[in-house]
Amino acid sequence: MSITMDTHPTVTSDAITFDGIGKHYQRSGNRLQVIEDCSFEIGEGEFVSVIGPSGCGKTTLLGMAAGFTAPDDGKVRIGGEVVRGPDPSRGVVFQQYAVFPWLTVAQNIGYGLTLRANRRSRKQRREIVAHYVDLMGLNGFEDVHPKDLSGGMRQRVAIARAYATNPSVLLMDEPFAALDAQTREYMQELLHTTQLEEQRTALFITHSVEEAIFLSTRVVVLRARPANVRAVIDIPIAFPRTPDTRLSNAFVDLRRDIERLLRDGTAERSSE
Ligand SMILES: Nc1ncnc2c1ncn2[C@@H]1O[C@H](COP(=O)(O)OP(=O)(O)OP(=O)(O)O)[C@@H](O)[C@H]1O
Repeated sequence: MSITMDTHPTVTSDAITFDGIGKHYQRSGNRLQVIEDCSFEIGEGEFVSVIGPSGCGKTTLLGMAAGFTAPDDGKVRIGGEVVRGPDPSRGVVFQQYAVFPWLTVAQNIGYGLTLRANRRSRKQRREIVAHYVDLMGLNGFEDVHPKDLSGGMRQRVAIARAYATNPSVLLMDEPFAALDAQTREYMQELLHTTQLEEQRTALFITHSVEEAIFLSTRVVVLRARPANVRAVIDIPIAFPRTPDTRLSNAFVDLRRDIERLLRDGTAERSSE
């Protein structure tokens, strides 16, 4: 079965908009302008990857959507509301340290459902946890602690935990960067399947052009520091994407085009 979707965003309740964002840091007494006049949006239910040269400010942008960092200029809005601080309605997944080592797999996945903002009854919690254990292929590991899991399985727990609270948006910062190539591809396929089922608004940061294309409806390519948008690329490849998708002409062409944009975006800044 092939599912096609309109890849253009509709800006409604869970859309994320970055509007004229600017941000600087102080470093050794000098002002480091990291982001300048950066604008793009992620439509409701859209999965958008942000890719850009190393150190250009990707994590800083995600931190603004999460409410961890405030912009100097511009506004980040989620569902039309300006982000002013962290909120349990946003699920965040980091590269590492995303699970609690003292809780089991099931307790980790259900953790957010015990907190006031997302509290569910014990029965509902059990059902939700069972759903995500199943979706993430963690059956039989419910009572295991993270130290006894592989890196890939730990990230599956982290992703399940983020989805389980039914967040309005998901913010993921290179969640697969520490995994070996084979596990990484498997995780991309798992996340893609989960996303098709759950249709969350998602912002995904990555260094991997292949990963960005495989997962996304659109890819935002940033310029080197000070970062802003060099291009927004539609990924008009039908869903569901499979391992064979990576071998298709459309995929290979997109990869070449985006790699070229990234190279040009870096060269452009270094010649300024
Ligand atoms: N709190 C801070 N204080 C000073 N400088 C910072 C701070 N946070 C980030 N930076 C600097 O700002 C720049 C952008 O950082 P950021 O982590 O957002 O970039 P990135 O694109 O996610 O990086 P990477 O590609 O390495 O993951 C980097 O040069 C970083 O060293």
